[in-house]
Amino acid sequence: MQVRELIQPLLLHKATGDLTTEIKGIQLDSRQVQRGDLFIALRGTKVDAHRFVEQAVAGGAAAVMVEESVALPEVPVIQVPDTRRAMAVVAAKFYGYPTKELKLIGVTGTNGKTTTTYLIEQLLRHKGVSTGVIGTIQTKIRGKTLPAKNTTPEAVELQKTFRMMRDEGCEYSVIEVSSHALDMGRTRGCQFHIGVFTNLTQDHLDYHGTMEKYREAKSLLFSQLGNAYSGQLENNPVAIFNADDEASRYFMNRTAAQVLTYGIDQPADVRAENIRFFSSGTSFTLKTYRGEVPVRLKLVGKFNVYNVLAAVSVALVEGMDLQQIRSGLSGIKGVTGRFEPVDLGQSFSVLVDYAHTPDSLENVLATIREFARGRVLCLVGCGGDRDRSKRPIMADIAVKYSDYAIFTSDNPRTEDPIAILDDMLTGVQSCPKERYAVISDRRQAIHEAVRKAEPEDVILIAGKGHETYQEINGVRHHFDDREVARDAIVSRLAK
Ligand SMILES: CC(=O)N[C@H]1[C@@H](OP(=O)(O)OP(=O)(O)OC[C@H]2O[C@@H](n3ccc(=O)[nH]c3=O)[C@H](O)[C@@H]2O)O[C@H](CO)[C@@H](O)[C@@H]1O[C@H](C)C(=O)N[C@@H](C)C(=O)N[C@H](CCC(=O)O)C(=O)O
Ligand SMILES: Nc1ncnc2c1ncn2[C@@H]1O[C@H](COP(=O)(O)OP(=O)(O)OP(=O)(O)O)[C@@H](O)[C@H]1O
Ligand SMILES: N[C@H](CCC[C@H](N)C(=O)O)C(=O)O
Ligand SMILES: [Mg+2]
Repeated sequence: MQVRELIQPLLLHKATGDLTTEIKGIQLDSRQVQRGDLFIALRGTKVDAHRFVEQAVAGGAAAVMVEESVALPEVPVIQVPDTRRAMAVVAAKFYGYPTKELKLIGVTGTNGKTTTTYLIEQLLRHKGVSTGVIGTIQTKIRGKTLPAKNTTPEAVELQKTFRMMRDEGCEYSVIEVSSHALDMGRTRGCQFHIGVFTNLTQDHLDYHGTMEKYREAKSLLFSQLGNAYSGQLENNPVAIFNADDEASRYFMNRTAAQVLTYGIDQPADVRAENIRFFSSGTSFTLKTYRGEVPVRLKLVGKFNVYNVLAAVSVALVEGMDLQQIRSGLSGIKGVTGRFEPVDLGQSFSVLVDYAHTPDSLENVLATIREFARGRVLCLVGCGGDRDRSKRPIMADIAVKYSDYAIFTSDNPRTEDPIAILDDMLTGVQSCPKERYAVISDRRQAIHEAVRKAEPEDVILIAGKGHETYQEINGVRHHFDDREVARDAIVSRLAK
């Protein structure tokens, strides 16, 4: 595409150079530039990419987009007031507005996004349609998987991925929409068909500052939905809310879309009644505006009933009937690294879970408590360079819901692991010392938990779930809780 065509939708811009120059791709990282790319300079949290425009041109960039005027006579220079905002506009244009050709479903909320997107994908597959997924674990396009750096990628990668999904024949795309992404405008230029809200509890206060600002960022998914200006009304947009979460009302007031609610405790359009929890699954009566049906799931915990109700709401909007939904749900599988057992036939249970927020840890421990015949041992840490204020709260929840807690490192990133543990310990000052231990090395901590376990005990290894690395001092080392737990069980069984 020629530069002039690419920048045609941009209202405010100054362009110099030969605007008939062909653009073959868009790149935000000067180190990754390929011949023919448009390089867009963003002001990041660590560096300002305006420093790299010359490097980008030397690397083959055919044009640059900047906020500051730069003298680069050899290539077209597009100067805009806000490169981040302009990026979303040109990315959508470059890839031919792929979200107009897809049914795009966005899931936001503090916890349950990955799980809910996977449930939606499985239900839609049961309907017989092809669905791509973008989120924390990976990007899935039909049989292919691509690694994920962020839960929600930047606008350029998002639009490129949507185009790939269309090329591969996907009809739907289900994506996790993080609050960071909404705040940074990564999903600008996307035409959503459905927005789903899971829940809002404390996380990411390092980034947003207050819960009000965090909620406001999340609300952007819904305020952008059903907006006639963006042509979305033709798309019959629907916003799906958790009736049991008080933030839903706030979001509801901000959307022009049609609204559907799901819930357990409050009145809702899609509800679960007569819920029965078993150690191997859950059953309930699914009551909807299209009738009711009994349901059996292999997933455990009330929190997963919410995730299922959110996914069922999407399935209903997409025209699936209750019998189809019921049979789809009976085959549903859990998500890797979420409540995942490590079972080598030992006499105690080991569960690896991605709980890394106060609310998710509380939910998962409460669920384990309900079924554990022996003691509950909880191993948990908190990530570095992230919300510090959740650390003492998570430590307090760990000792409250378990018989014994081991505080250890998660991903310390650039922080001192001991300082993170000290923050956690401020939450358990009044707790007797024999109720917990501090073992900074995660491998040692897992081995200690396994050594300590008695028959019927349940060990929860929380925080890292599917992750296959541990980031220490900015370096990612291979680390997989499931592998380490397996090694620990093997060495214990050998004794
Ligand atoms: C705070 C934040 O979100 N940072 C994101 C941001 O990085 P940054 O602003 O620090 O970038 P930077 O290093 O200052 O660089 C600025 C620009 O210079 C460019 N650059 C840099 C160096 C160079 O030599 N040449 C060059 O061109 C970079 O490509 C970039 O465009 O832009 C990067 C590239 O798009 C993102 O990967 C990065 O996410 C980091 C990894 C991150 O950890 N983000 C977290 C907070 C996040 O977004 N999390 C949410 C999930 C939360 C949840 O669900 O729990 C997510 O959606 O992933
Ligand atoms: N609906 C829910 N409410 C509360 N906790 C939940 C819910 N669903 C899952 N969890 C807990 O949160 C953990 C993370 O779940 P999931 O990966 O689905 O969330 P996420 O929102 O995608 O997280 P992230 O923000 O890291 O992408 C799970 O391992 C489980 O412990
Ligand atoms: N998407 C989450 C992942 C947290 C995972 C946890 N293991 C950690 O490193 O804190 C975040 O960026 O806050
Ligand atoms: Mg996720």
